[in-house]
Formats: sequence, structure tokens, C-alpha cells
Amino acid sequence: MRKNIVAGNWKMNANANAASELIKNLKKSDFSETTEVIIAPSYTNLAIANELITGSSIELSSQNMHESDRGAFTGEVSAEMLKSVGVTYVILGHSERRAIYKESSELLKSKVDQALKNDLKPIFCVGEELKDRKDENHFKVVKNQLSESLFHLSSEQMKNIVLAYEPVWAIGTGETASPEQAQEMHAYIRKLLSDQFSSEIANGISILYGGSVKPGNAKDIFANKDVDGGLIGGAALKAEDFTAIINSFE
Ligand SMILES: O=C[C@H](O)COP(=O)(O)O
Repeated sequence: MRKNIVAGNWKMNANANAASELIKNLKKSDFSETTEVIIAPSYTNLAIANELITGSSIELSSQNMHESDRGAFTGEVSAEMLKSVGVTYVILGHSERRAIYKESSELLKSKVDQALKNDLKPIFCVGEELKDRKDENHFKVVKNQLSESLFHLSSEQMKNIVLAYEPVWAIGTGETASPEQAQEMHAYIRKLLSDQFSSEIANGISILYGGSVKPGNAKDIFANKDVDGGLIGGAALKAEDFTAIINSFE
């Protein structure tokens, strides 16, 4: 049985004080034990977050990671460094990394391999841009993103991947995919996983939806059978809203 997961991607928000405050408020919140809760603060806040989440069920994720073990890569952070401050997940392939930092499928494939080699679980993001959807290319785009960075993995490795479908046109725009559009793409992704790996693998992988998820729309999105939770941006920055989203499963 796959897990329901709600992950908060804080992006480049919250200094050390704000991050501590947010985590303290989250710890006071009453959220469902059956949903796995993950937070992804910026690099500078990971160590403090790790201390603050001790004794809670909250898991820690990084927003990015370098693909090499170590070396002369000024400004970069390795998997081993992340592990040393209690990180268990790493977001890879976010559309902001793909678009702004030109991260290619090939690079993301290396990052996925590096994460798995270091026992970090990738939250691997896929999603089409508005133009792709208008041109009815959205399925093809998502299929390529998955196959180019993940389909070389073994079934055993694939079990450690969490997927996030984030239509780029819905990120931070207030516009959400309809519950039907989300379900349609999630079912398509699960079918691809079944064809490439097995139905057992496909049914065991959590596929999260991301893109303007809020307390007011989370219930309708999470009610779909192939939507196993959310990757939340803006609404993860308020403990009250994030908690309401976590508690939005039927
Ligand atoms: O990683 C999170 C997504 O980019 C969604 O962001 P958003 O909830 O602010 O639209």
C-alpha cells in the first residue's frame, strides 16, 4: 500500500528565525499520523530544522543536491553533507531548476543516481508548460521526463522514488489543474510505471500533485485515486494552511 505524503517546498523563503518559528508552529499542530509530512527548507536551515523536528514524525528534504561526491564545486552541496544533517529526501527536477538553472534530463539522471547511492529518496518532479498543454503535448513531455531520468533504474531502486506531477502553468499562479486533469495525468504516469517496471511497483509509488494547492482545493485534488498527496509551495509557509492541507485526505 502506498503512502500519502504532503511535502512543503519552502523554496528561497524563510531565514533562520522564520524557519524555526514555522517548524515550532508545525510541531504544535494537530495533523494526521497516517500522512507522511516532509519539509524542504533552504540549505542554510537544514541543520536547525533537523534539531527542531527531533521527536516529531516530520521528515527533512533538501531542495537540490550536486551529482558528485565532493570536490571543487564552489557553492554546491553534496548528498553526504545532506545526510550528515538528517536529510532523508531530495527534490530533483523541479521545474524552477529545469527552467532557470537549465538542469537537463541527463543531469537529473546523474543526480537521481547520486541520491540513491547515498540512501536519499528523490522526490522527482515532472510537468508540462502551458504551451505543451495547449499543443496537447503534455503526456509526451511527462513521458520523456520520466523515461530520460528514471527508466534506467532497477525496480528495487524505483521503490525509493516519490514522484510529483507539477504542471508548470499551475505553480505559484493561483491556477490549479482541475481534479480531473490531475487524476488523468497521475493515472497515465502510473500506467507508464506499470509498463516499464511492474504493476506492483506502479501501485507502490506515491505520486504527488503540485501547483497552487491550498486548504480550499486540497480535498478535491487528494480525493482522486491516483493522487497520493501534494508538493506544496506557497501554502507550506503558513503552519495553519500546511496543516489543513495535510488533513485533507478523506
Ligand atoms: O514545489 C512546489 C510547487 O512548485 C508548487 O508551488 P505553489 O504551491 O506555490 O504553486
